[in-house]
Amino acid sequence: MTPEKLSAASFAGVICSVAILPSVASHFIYFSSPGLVLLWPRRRSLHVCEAEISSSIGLSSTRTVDTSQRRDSTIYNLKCSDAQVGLMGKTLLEFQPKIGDVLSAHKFSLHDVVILKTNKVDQRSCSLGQGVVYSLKDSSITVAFDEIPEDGLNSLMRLEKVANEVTYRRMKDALVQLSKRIQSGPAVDMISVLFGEKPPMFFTKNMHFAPFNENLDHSQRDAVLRALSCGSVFMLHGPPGTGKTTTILEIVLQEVKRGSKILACAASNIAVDNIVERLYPYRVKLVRLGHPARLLPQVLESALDAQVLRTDNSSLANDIRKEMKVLNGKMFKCKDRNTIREIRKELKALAREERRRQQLSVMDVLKNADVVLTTLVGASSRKLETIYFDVVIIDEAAQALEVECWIALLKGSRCILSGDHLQLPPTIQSVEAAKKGFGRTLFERVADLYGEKVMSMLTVQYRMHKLIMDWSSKEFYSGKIQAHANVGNHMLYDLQDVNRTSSTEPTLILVDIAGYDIEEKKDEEGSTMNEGEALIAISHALRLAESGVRASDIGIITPYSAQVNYLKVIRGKEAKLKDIEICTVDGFQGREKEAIIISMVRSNPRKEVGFLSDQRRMNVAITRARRQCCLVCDTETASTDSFLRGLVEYFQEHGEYFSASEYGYQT
Ligand SMILES: Nc1ncnc2c1ncn2[C@@H]1O[C@H](COP(=O)(O)OP(=O)(O)OP(=O)(O)O)[C@@H](O)[C@H]1O
Repeated sequence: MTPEKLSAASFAGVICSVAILPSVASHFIYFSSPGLVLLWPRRRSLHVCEAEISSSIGLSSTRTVDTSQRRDSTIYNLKCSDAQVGLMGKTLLEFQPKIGDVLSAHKFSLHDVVILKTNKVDQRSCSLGQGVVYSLKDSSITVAFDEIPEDGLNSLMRLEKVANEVTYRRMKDALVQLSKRIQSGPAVDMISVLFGEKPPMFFTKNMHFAPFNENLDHSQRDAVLRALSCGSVFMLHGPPGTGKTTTILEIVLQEVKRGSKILACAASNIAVDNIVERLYPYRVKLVRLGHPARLLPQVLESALDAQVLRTDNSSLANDIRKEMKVLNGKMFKCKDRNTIREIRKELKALAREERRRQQLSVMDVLKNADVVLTTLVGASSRKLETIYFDVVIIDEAAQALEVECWIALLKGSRCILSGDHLQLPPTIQSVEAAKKGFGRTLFERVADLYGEKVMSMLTVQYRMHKLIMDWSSKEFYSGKIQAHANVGNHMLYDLQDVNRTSSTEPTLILVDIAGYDIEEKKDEEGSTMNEGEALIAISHALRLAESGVRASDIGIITPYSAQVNYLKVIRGKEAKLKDIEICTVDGFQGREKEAIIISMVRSNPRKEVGFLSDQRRMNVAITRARRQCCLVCDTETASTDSFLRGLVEYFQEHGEYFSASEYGYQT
């Protein structure tokens, strides 16, 4: 069964019958179809399941220190080193290790949900509080709590990372709703179109618009026009560097102008914040939903919590809280039972009123806003339960799971999906799940279903030199992309303080390691790496830095995480390269650098290329570069794959060819 053949009800039915396997490593969701296992995207580390949270809480008191630490999900022996109130009333507690300067090895990351407990493991220690990781340094971790933990802060503590059950429940709820709302709800038409049961409609009569952004190119204007005229679905296809967000902003502004209420979402917080930041100067009434600890500091002003604090109802609620505090004090001192009973009654009424005022102020802000912005998962917030939207916009839709998208889609009557299905989708680890079609995103599925009937492609790019762009344009976008005049011929040595040298002059460089004694190997965890290639990549970065390129303008990317680790180790020895970024290709999607060095890693006598042959990964890798792209690879191994052979030939034809000997290697 492939997703295209599913109706809305059966799609929801299949996915809703998920069962959770508590025993499997985090991030697994097990579909009821035998053997079908789907792993939610790891790189956003968002998704974990119900059973995990209950088991992690339940098990934590009996687990031994060793087991826990081995799982890297607990940091022990912490002392509270600082407490601040900020982030709209949240308490920020900083924890440092009691012994030493560095936190013990852990796998905590920003925005994880954590529980604070006393350090002792043998007792059935209860939670002192639950919070969200707000900042993370080698020597400290800061957690945002809704309320300041009442006691225990003076003793030694531990932090436990817990599975965030909310994400999983919210996805499941959305699918239950999807199966029920086939006959009703604002999205009823849109659902039928997205499942191929009704044709998509466009209303093109007398459509025109006066752009807020006069610089929009012809493809962006055309896309805005089609978005404004869509009856239920429009897809904005944005190849690398073509200004998807610029176009989305114009669509939002035009929709607001004609009175629409908009829900704008993306899978990641950072993508949502990017829209908030760029929309802010236009003074539209917008509100950003989400835990303040997960938002960029520059968008906090737009956060729901911040706006709620500014409402009249909120200050009334605040007054009530003060009154309650006074009454509580009275009650504790009072000895007379009748008076205590009276005070309790009064407190209850005040608490009810305080809640009502709070809810009113939240509703005031949300109802007043023209644009509500949140992550896809955040769109299931209770606060939005009774609010519907004219348009739901999903940015980065080709990087979101279909299940996530439905959380937001069910809230609106029209939808605009923006993305590029020819770059990397979210990671689906299970081969079997991918084979059964669950690896496909909604964006890809609808693109296949309707193609250009519902989709416009942006065709002018504002990032790359045209030699970098041309390969991607021909391979993936039918040669339709043009480079804007400002970037089409820009060179690395045009940058301020950069000298014109043999390293900065070429736009494309191929460093061929074939024929040298440089081979891939496996690290302890079985990931592939190539030490020789790493040394060449670092040497090239050094040459660029010596020619005046700022280290922060250089990125080294590679498909393999073991190679990332090794590159970071050898970069450590070069002070000049402190600020270069080293990352997997997948992790660098959406980013750019003036100079990109790609270490392909694979070099073996068997001529295996592994997942290098995933064309979309190479599309992402090459198109991260603005002015120079340097490909370090074994051309003999790569050329066994016809797609990669084409890439190598393109670089040979249009770029500089260096052999490894030019980086100090002997045959
Ligand atoms: N019409 C335009 N004229 C000039 N510059 C533009 C135009 N459209 C986009 N840009 C520039 O191109 C760059 C990328 O645009 P934007 O940030 O909107 O794209 P994105 O969707 O976030 O990125 P990508 O297209 O790589 O996914 C920005 O620097 C933006 O200012």
